[in-house]
Amino acid sequence: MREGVQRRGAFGRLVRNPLGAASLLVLALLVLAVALAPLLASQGPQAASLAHAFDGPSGGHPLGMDSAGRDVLSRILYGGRTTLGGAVVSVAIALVLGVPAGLYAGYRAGRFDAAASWTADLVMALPAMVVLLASRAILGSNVWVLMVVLGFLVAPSFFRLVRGIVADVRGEPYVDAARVSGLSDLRIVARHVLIVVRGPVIIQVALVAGLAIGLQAGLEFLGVGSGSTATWGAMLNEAFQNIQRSPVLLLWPGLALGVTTGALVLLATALRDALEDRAGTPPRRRRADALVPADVSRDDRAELLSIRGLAVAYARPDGTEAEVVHGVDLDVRPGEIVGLVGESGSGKTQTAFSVLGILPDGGHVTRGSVIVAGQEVAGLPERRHRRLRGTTVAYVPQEPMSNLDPAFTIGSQLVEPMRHVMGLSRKDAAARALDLLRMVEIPEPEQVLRRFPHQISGGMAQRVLIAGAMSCDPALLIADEPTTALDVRVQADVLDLLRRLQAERGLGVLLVTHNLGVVADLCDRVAVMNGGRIVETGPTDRVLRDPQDPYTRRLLDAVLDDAPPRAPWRPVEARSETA
Ligand SMILES: Nc1ncnc2c1ncn2[C@@H]1O[C@H](COP(=O)(O)OP(=O)(O)OP(=O)(O)O)[C@@H](O)[C@H]1O
Repeated sequence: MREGVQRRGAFGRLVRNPLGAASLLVLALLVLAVALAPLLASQGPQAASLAHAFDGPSGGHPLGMDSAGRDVLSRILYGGRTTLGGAVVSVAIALVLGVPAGLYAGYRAGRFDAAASWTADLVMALPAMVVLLASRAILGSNVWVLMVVLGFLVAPSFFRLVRGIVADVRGEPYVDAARVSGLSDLRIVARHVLIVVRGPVIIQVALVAGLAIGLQAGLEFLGVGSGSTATWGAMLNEAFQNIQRSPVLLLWPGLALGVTTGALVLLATALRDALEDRAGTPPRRRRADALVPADVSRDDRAELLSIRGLAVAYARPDGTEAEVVHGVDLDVRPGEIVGLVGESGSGKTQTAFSVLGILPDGGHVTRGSVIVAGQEVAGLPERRHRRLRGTTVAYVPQEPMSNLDPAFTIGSQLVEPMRHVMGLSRKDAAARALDLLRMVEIPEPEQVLRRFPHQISGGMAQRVLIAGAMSCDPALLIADEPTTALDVRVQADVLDLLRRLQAERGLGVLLVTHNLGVVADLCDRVAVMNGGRIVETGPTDRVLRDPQDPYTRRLLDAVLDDAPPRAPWRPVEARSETA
């Protein structure tokens, strides 16, 4: 049901886009005219009367007659059947071969993937025109046969497209979750994978159809076609031979080819925009001053991070906005650890992302003020916000492994940002990277610098990310569930490390978490979030001991500290013996 709504939404966006509407209209008219050729043309495409050769337009023949006295309109319309039909054949064959093979190879990997990728690379390396000329010599000049060969030649483009996308999503947590929940591979592919490849494949269809039409016309123009069938390429060839006598004969097939391939390319562009939801103009970012409410005074605001009345909204496809954070006030002072707690979806991450200026596409700060180290960042242009990231405010993400690039060593991932942001030489940056790894207590730091992310543990990866966050000496650290992905013992080590860094460097820390244990352990103050609002804020001791807001009380009640302890686990045999 939801999918249906999305599909209608994409089509709606396509027809609302002027480019999409115009190209769809042109293609629909072309297909209609070609389908109705027997009704629109006054005679068949091969009916010739030499007496009327090169006649100009007349009542029954609005585009005139060609060199053999055949009706040009009729040949354009019937020729369109072969030209467009040939493109449909090529695309259909390419789809049937390329998409399932790409799905299977991308999802299953292994030997089939290796063999199919090798074959696809080989076919793509062949020059299409030369293969088509050779096929014509072997298989004959029938245009439909050549289009089948072309289908084989372009199938690898679908294969590689689909394989690449599927290989990317194969490792996504939601696909793993579907696997763990017992869904069959076929069902996972149908439900989770096809939807991801659908958009790019549709775009590729439009592009390949244009390519097939161009190649077919090129072959016919070179005189490689059968000559007996009317096609736009064959018409170009004949017109070219009589260019001195009647240049206008080049115009009609040239126009038909140009308009069709142009409409297909424009349709592909509009489809991409519609499927990626780019049709709607994103809401313009307002300047910082426009976002700050008039009554926000700077007197009572913390000097490191001070948020007042922050609201964040996402643009919906229908042009309206969904507000997900509704007027948040929050302060972090230098040397202070503030916990931002709340259940999933309460708006913690959106608040943190607003400070960092990394809200996802479609999300933007609609009102309020966010001051970081004295600078207003709400509505700040990306270029200026980027300068603050790393240097003034740094970020430690939730999932250490997925935040390290598997293709680069730990060393290069630490060194490059320092060279870029701090202007250090490679040697100095490498020395500093080593110091940083020592600072976060990584054993054998020299070796770790040379390792790739898959060669270190999750706990070590999180220490590396903390080292990276500290590399440019930030004043404020935003840590978003920094220990959630780690096991309990490693969690404690990472929390110890954060506490030590904060104490040694006077760092301000905004700790986003849903774990009240972590808050009790680490935070000086806590702000409790629910439904996009801060419902309670205060010193950690006070809030945990004497919560004022009913939501905070519920959150505390949900912690199972007072629950009766479970019986210790014993093996099954031991239990049955007792019984
Ligand atoms: N890209 C997005 N587009 C639209 N809405 C979004 C987007 N990202 C988040 N939201 C919405 O914003 C609200 C707050 O999300 P947020 O990620 O801040 O929650 P959270 O408290 O950090 O939860 P969690 O602990 O699960 O990360 C949610 O209702 C969510 O649906």
